[in-house]
Amino acid sequence: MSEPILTLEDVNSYYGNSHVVFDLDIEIEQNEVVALLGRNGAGKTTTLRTITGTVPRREGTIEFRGEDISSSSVDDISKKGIKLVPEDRRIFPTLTVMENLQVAHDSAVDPRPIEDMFEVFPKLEELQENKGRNLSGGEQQMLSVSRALVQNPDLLLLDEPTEGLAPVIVDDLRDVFEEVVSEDVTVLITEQNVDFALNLSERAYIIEKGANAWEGTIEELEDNEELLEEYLSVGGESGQGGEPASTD
Ligand SMILES: Nc1ncnc2c1ncn2[C@@H]1O[C@H](COP(=O)(O)OP(=O)(O)OP(=O)(O)O)[C@@H](O)[C@H]1O
Repeated sequence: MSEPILTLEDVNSYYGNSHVVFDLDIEIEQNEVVALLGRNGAGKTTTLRTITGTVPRREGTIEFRGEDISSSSVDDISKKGIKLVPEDRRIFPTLTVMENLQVAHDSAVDPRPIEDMFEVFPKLEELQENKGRNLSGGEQQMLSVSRALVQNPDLLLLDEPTEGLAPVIVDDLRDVFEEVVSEDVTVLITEQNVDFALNLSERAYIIEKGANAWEGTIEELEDNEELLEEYLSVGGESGQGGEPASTD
């Protein structure tokens, strides 16, 4: 077993007086791909924001590579190699694809060559002169992920990467992500699209009302219909790649 890269122990976080994350424990090993699952409002996004320091944890400990980062600034945590790809895909709409990548590249401590991103996302090479605002949702997502990857993170936090994307695009993204996770990077991914998350991950945590509800391997989760129904609203028959609801 390798060393844990990230450990959350008894972590609590709040928005003002509103207590959202309760005594949360998470442990992720180097190069693991772990899913963080739970219903809408369970606290997945808040957990990722707590790890990056944007929502300060009030009690408990967060360690990254054995170092206590519980009180570190957002900037320091980012410099240590934790990158979040937020749900709302923060890209610069008026900059081209290349410029978007360049900005991310130039602000990193130890970036990868931009050309490496074009190997993972050949579509982005074709689109490199296009402005961010003219990209489709899926293309914006690829750009958002490659902006994080070009910074050479040790830990990549992906917040609902398939949110709002058409099923065909989700398929493309799945192929690309399989390549991404085979790179030398550790990933924590939240998803409403449980199939997508299960496909990529080795292990999962389920949270409910901001607290640990279950943890185990993907095989254990897939075999546990009750769990899927109870916490993830996935019935045995549903959510398994059926026809999309009318999108056109
Ligand atoms: N900025 C905020 N201020 C106050 N409360 C918030 C804020 N953002 C989220 N919350 C509340 O915190 C709880 C957890 O929300 P969070 O977004 O972390 O859940 P989630 O599991 O990521 O859900 P979703 O899948 O809908 O994104 C919810 O009750 C939500 O209403």
